[in-house]
Amino acid sequence: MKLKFCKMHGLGNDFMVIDGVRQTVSLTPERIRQWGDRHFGIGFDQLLLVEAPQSQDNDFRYRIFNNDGHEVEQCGNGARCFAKFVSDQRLTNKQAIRVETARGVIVPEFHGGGEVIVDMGVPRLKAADIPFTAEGDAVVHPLELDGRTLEITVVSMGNPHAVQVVEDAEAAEVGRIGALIESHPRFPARVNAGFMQIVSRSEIRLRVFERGAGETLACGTGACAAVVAGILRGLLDSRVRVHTHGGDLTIEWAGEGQPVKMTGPAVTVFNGEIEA
Ligand SMILES: N[C@H](CCC[C@H](N)C(=O)O)C(=O)O
Repeated sequence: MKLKFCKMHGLGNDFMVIDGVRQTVSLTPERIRQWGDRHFGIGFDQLLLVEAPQSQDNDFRYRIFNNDGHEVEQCGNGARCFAKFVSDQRLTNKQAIRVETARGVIVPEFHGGGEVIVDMGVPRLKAADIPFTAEGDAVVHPLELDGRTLEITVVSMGNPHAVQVVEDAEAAEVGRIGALIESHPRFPARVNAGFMQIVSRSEIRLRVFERGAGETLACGTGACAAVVAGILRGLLDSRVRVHTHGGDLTIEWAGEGQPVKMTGPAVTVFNGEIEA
């Protein structure tokens, strides 16, 4: 059977997007890993599945799978591509849509053109909600790793993030240290590791070693988590330009209990089909 898909990216963080509303698709971790392989398959950081909502209050359900085959709770760059996809595919004629994820509803707004604005929901900051094993809920936690003590801020955007401030993002050992943080025993569900350089109170450089995918060119939830962490640490104002290897995002957060707003591009590369 032929399965239609769309290859998309948000700042080089790339996706296989599947319409699971008008198609029936069975996904296994093995099949996701096979399709995600950049030599033997289609190649992507994550697979995004569009489904009908579980509640009639919402427009869609959004499921996300890392290229290691594991299903995860949230993907920010993917949310912008999701919004563009359902509009381009005429699955909706709304500009703002309510999208169910594993950890709550997000609201992407797509007005045509390149930019998509997404209400990414309220970040969770308690260690237990990340989940992260810690004494209490400090803004900065010590993390013993690689013979030294890192200072991390933990944030959940639905998915878990550990953010540290570095002098120079380009010089950071993202591959080696990121992998050690990702699988650190104090993160029972593993974690995305952010390396944030403060350029000014309204500008950062960010690299992210993603859980289940390694370093990507950009990470939308990682950008949200980094700005939240920087604001909590008193280093950033409420609207921040985030420079990633794949390009720039604008992230806004008015403080605890408030949602994070992300603005950035979504690009369709090609439509394809594959034997499934
Ligand atoms: N690797 C992430 C999922 C994808 C997030 C990222 N691609 C984004 O844009 O937010 C995780 O395991 O939580």
